Amino acid sequence: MDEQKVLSIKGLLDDTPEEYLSHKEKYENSIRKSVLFYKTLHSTEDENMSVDEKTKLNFRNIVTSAIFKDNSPFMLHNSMFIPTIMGQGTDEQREYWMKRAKNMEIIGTYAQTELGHGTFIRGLETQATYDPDTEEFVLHSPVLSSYKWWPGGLAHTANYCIVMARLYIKGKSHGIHPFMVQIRDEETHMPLPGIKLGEIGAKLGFNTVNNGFLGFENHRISRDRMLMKNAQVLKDGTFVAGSNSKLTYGTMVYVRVLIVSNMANMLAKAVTIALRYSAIRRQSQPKPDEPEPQILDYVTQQHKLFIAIASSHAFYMNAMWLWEIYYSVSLQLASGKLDNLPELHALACCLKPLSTIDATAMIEKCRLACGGHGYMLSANLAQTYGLATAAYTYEGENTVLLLQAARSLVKAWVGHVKGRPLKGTMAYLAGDSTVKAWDGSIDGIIQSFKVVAIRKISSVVKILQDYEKSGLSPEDAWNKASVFLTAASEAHGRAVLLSVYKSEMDKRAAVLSPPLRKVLLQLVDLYVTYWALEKVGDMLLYASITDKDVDELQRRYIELLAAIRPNAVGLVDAFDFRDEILNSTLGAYDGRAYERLMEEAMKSPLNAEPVNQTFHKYLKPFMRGKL
Ligand SMILES: CCCCCCCCCCCCCCCCCCCCCCC/C=C/C(=O)SCCNC(=O)CCNC(=O)[C@H](O)C(C)(C)COP(=O)(O)OP(=O)(O)OC[C@H]1O[C@@H](n2cnc3c(N)ncnc32)[C@H](O)[C@@H]1OP(=O)(O)O
Ligand SMILES: Cc1cc2nc3c(=O)[nH]c(=O)nc-3n(C[C@H](O)[C@H](O)[C@H](O)COP(=O)(O)OP(=O)(O)OC[C@H]3O[C@@H](n4cnc5c(N)ncnc54)[C@H](O)[C@@H]3O)c2cc1C
Repeated sequence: MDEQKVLSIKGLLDDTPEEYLSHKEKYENSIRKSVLFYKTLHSTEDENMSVDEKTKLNFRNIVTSAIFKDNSPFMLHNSMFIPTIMGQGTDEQREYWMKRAKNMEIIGTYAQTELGHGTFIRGLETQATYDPDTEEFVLHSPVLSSYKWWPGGLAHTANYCIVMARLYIKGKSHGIHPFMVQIRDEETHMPLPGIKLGEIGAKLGFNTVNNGFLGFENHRISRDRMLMKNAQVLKDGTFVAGSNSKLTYGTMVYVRVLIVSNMANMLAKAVTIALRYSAIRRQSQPKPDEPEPQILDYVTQQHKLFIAIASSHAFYMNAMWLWEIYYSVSLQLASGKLDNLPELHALACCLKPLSTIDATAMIEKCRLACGGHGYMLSANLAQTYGLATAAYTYEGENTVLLLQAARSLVKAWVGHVKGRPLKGTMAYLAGDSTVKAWDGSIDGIIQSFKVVAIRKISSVVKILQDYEKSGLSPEDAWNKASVFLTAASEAHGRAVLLSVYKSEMDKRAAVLSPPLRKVLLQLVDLYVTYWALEKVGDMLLYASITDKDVDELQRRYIELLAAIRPNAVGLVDAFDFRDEILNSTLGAYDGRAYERLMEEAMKSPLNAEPVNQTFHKYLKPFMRGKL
C-alpha cells in the first residue's frame, strides 16, 4: 500500500481536529474523506489472490482505516457486505453484485442485529415471507424489537444491505437467511417505500461509522434477492435446505478472524504512541545529583508497555496462522467438505475474545502510562480504546463466544474419554496432564498452559456431569457451570495463543539476522513469562510451580525488561506507522510532543478569542451579584 500516495491526497487529513466538529459534521467529514480515500486506494479482494495477498489487503484495509480516528462509514461495505456476497451468493449473484459493490456503484452494510436481539440469531424477528403468486419476499418488522439496530453505515450512507431475516413459507419458519435489499433510491438516496431508516445516536466510539436502524412495513423484494448459495427457495415456494444451517453464519467467522489481525494493529498503534512519549517524557529525580530520567527507564513503565509490543506480535502471528486455516476451510466448504468448520469456529470463538480482551486492557494501560497527556483526545489513545473495546462486543459478544468454544471443548473431552481420537488444535487434550516438576523453559511453560487447559476442561466437565446426575437438565447444568466453562475456554485460548506465537516465530527465526532473532525471541520469552506470572495461581494448582520457581520467573521477567529496553523504541518504530496514521500529539516520530500539544490546543475554537462572550452575558453580572 502506498501510504505516501494516500496521505498526499489534499484534504484527506483534517485541518480542524474532529473533536471540535459537531456529531453531524464528523459524519459528513468522514464521508468526504472516505470518498477521497477510496478513489485513491480502490482495491478489490480477488478470489485468485494468495493468502498472503489477501491478508495484506486486510491489513492494508485495517491500516488505511486507521486514518479515520473513529473509522469510516464504508467500513461495513468492505468488512461484511462484500464478504457476505462472496460467501453466501450463488455464482450468478456474486457475478452481478460483486461487480457493483467493488466499483462502489452501490454501498452496502450487514443488517443482522435487532433492537431486541444481537447474540441470539435464532431469535431474530424480521420476517421474510415468500409469496409464490408474485415470486417475492415480503419483508416486515412486526414489532419495535424487530427493527434492525446497529449496522454500520445503515443510517445515511448505504443504499443496499444484507438483511438477515426469518424465512416463512406457507406459515412455516425455515430459519434465518441472508437477503440483498435495496433500502434507498440510487438517484435520490431517499428511503424506499415501506422502509424506515435513521441513526441510533452518539456512542462511546465509532461515531463516524453511521450506525443505524431499519424497519420494514411489508416491503417487497424479488425472489432472486435471497442469497441462495447455502439454501434455496424455488419459484413454487419449495424450500431447499443447505448442508449446514450454520453456513449462513460464515461472514461472522471471517470478521472474527479479521478482528484478531485488527487487534494486533490497534495495539501496535497505541504502544507506539505511549512508548515514544515515554522516551521523551522526563519526570522526577530519583538520584538528586542527576537530571530527571526518561519515564521509559522506570521498570514499572516498561512493565506497562513492553507486554503490549509482544502481544501485538503474538496476535499478528496467531492471525496469520488463523487466516491460513480460514482460507483452507473456505476452500473445503466450497467443495462441500464441512468437517473442519467446527474447529475453525471454535478457534475464532477463542482468539477473537482473548485478543480483544487483552488489546482493550493494554490499550487502556498505554493511555494510563501517559499520565495527564494520555487523557487528551489529541493523543488518540482514548479513540483507539473506543474502537478496540467495541470489538469486545461486536461480531459475537466475548462471553457468548467463549461459551461456544466451551461447547466444542466439552464435546472433544467427552469424546476423548470415550476413546474417540482428538484432532487439530485440540489434540493436546489427550496429553499427559500431570506435571511432575516445573519446567521454566519457554516450551516448558507453554506445556504447563496446556496442562492447565486440560485440567480446567476436565474438571468443568465433571461439574457438568455431577449437576446432571443430581437431576439438573443439561441446559441448567450448563448455565450453572458457565463461569468455569468460559474459564476453560480462556485457558485453551491462552495455550493456543502462546504455542502458535512460539511456533510461528520459530518458523521465521531461521531467516532473521542474529540480532533481530535475539530481540524477537526476547519478546516471545517476555510474553510467556508475563502470562506465567499473571496465571501463577493456575501454575501453582496444576503445574507444580514452587515459590522458588516463581522467584526465578520474577527475576527473569525483570532481566527481560532490561534486555528489551535498549531496543524498545526501535521495536515500535518497526511497526512503521506514519505520523498521519498515528494521528497523535504524543506519538509523532520527531518526539515534539509538547509543541504538538500546544499546536492542537490552539486549534480549540475557544482559543479564537481571549474573552468568551459568556463573561459579559453571565459571569460578570453573576460576580457583581446582579443575577
Ligand atoms: C480498499 C480500501 C477501501 C477504503 C474505504 C474507505 C475506508 C476504509 C474502510 C475499510 C475497512 C476494512 C476493514 C477494517 C478492519 C476492522 C476490523 C473488522 C471490523 C468489522 C466491523 C464489524 C461491525 C460489527 C458487525 C456485527 O456485529 S454483525 C453481527 C454479529 N453478531 C454475532 O456475532 C451474533 C453472535 N451469535 C451467534 O453467532 C450465534 O447466535 C451463536 C453461535 C451464539 C448461537 O447460534 P445458534 O443458536 O444458531 O447455535 P446453537 O448455540 O444452537 O448451536 C451451536 C452449534 O452451531 C455451531 N455453530 C455456531 N456458530 C457457528 C459458525 N459461525 N460456524 C460454524 N458452526 C457454528 C456450533 O459449533 C454448535 O455446534 P454443535 O451443536 O455441534 O456444538
Ligand atoms: C460498535 C458496534 C458496531 C456494531 N455493528 C454491527 C453491524 O454492523 N451489524 C450488526 O448486525 N450488528 C452490529 N453490532 C451489534 C453487535 O453484533 C451486537 O451488539 C453483539 O452481537 C452483542 O449482542 P447484544 O448487543 O444483543 O448483546 P446481548 O447478547 O444482549 O449481551 C448482553 C449481555 O448478555 C450476555 N449474554 C447474552 N447471551 C448469553 C448467553 N447465551 N449466555 C451467557 N450470557 C449471555 C452477554 O454475555 C452480555 O453480558 C454492533 C455493535 C457495536 C457495539
